Amino acid sequence: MRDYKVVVLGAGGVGKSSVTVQFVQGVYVESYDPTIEDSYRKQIEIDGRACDLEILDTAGVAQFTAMRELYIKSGKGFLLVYSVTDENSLKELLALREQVLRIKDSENVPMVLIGNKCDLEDDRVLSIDDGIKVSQDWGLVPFYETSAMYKTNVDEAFVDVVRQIMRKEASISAEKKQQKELQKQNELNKQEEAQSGANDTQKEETQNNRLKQSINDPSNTPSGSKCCTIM
Ligand SMILES: Nc1nc2c(ncn2[C@@H]2O[C@H](COP(=O)(O)OP(=O)(O)OP(=O)(O)O)[C@@H](O)[C@H]2O)c(=O)[nH]1
Repeated sequence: MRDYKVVVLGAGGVGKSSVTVQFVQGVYVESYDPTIEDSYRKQIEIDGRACDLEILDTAGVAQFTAMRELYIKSGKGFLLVYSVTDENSLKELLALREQVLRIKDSENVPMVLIGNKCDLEDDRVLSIDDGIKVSQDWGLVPFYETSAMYKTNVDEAFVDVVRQIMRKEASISAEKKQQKELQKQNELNKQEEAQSGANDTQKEETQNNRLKQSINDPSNTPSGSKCCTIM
């Protein structure tokens, strides 16, 4: 079974814990208790493969975010969560994504963008288009509006990020395999070159020996050219 470490990031109170607990335990947490750090495990099957997910629900509130860099380093995929009722939470995500890309030193990091609390239509200050715009700016990062309360798009968002990790790992291992084969082929070519070089030297030596033999063999001297001295 493969291990997948997924990290849930976002500003305080956007619903990171609620989304995570809804996905892992299928329950909705009504109360708000700022997270310091919570880790969950869940086993799921995706595309016929058993996956062991480790989900890290991180702190959004500033005084608990000191460990963020460590979480990001260890994570393979990221859920970047904002709340559709909080404009600043989307702005905060822009800096968070930059931090993820910087720490991972890559533009190709498995992630999804989540606009949570989509059930709160009356309090909404960010439209679906605002989310789509950010997703496009980020190079079409998959975007989901979710409701942890009603479990809308929650499973879909987690499965999406795990699929991205799977695809990335598959392409890395295919690349490694290709490199290994190339290296093997190069070594074979080198061995063949060395072998054919050795054969050439052997051929040359045999030819030289034959030549020497034929020069030293008196029977090989043409009869008309026998040496004589006329005094
Ligand atoms: N209506 C509604 N409320 C939500 C939803 N998700 C979370 N909430 C509520 O929002 C509040 C904050 O949710 P949390 O899940 O604790 O938020 P968080 O992002 O983990 O917060 P920090 O741990 O401080 O970073 C809680 O009272 C939740 O019940 C949702 O989808 N819809």
